[in-house]
Amino acid sequence: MNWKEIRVMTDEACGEAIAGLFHELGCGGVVIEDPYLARRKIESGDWDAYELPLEFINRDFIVIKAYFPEDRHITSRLIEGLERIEKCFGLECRFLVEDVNEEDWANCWKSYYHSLKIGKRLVIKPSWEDYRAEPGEVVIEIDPGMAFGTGTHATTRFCLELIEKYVSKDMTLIDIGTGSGILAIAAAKLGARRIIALDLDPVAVQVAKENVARNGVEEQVEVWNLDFREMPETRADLIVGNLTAELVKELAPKIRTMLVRGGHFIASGITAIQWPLVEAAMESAGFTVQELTENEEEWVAVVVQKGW
Ligand SMILES: C[S@@+](CC[C@H](N)C(=O)[O-])C[C@H]1O[C@@H](n2cnc3c(N)ncnc32)[C@H](O)[C@@H]1O
Repeated sequence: MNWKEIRVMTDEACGEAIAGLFHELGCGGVVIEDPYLARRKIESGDWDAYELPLEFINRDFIVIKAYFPEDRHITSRLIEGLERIEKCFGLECRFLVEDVNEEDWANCWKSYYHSLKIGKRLVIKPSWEDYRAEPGEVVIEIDPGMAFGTGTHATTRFCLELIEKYVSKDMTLIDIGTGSGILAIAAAKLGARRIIALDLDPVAVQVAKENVARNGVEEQVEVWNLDFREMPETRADLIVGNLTAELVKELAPKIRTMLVRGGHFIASGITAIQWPLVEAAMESAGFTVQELTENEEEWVAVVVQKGW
């Protein structure tokens, strides 16, 4: 399949509206290159300036980028949406559409993906890179292919940090929407005894199976091609789901029935704005909020507990 890469160059104020338009047009994920945010981070000393090219830091516009499966209507729908946004904000949005073939799309991002440390002990290592582990580090080797779950997205990182904190030896886990398998593999390497990792996307299931084998955790992790809504009754000490706010709300009651008493559910894929409604759904499903992680990009991850 061929893909289109769409880039919109515009003012910071339009960023969210463009990201929303991309979602409306059906993309799975958006990259926002925001030099204003980069400059603020550099000024406050919490981002290593030398990791970013000067050409990026000095820009006076943001770039919003996403990939779409080839569709002959995509450009006209994009133009329509951009005209709406330009009118609303009184700002100009320039755009560029480029063809990307599947092979390039699957490989081009690799040059941006390097080993990264998460939490106290976890290291996510791309399968094509060498990494010399320090004592005590837990290295997870990932080739995400076409599946979500490199560890670079805030929601995956939050889930990994919480998994590191909540997984204990011999636990049973369910990973809803495993993507690349990253969360399930981390749990296995941290000592969980049995993990069912499921995803309704067959491509993700294939990628997750390969990553499970690559990490030698096949005995602990079973990968199922299944929609969680159809999952048969299973007991788990911990359930993790990096999904969407809508799905978390919908699935919360079923998740609760599958947890042992006192068991935890780690959820992410929720934005700060969506959180109050998700919190209400969690509480009405019988969960108590234990802890919340949040970042300035507005993503939220939460740990809730089944009390009774
Ligand atoms: C945001 S990705 C998360 C991937 C990975 N767990 C991570 O944290 O990076 C969400 C995944 O959930 C899967 N998914 C969405 N709805 C689902 C459902 N009802 N049952 C199972 N998987 C689902 C999607 O196919 C996708 O792979």
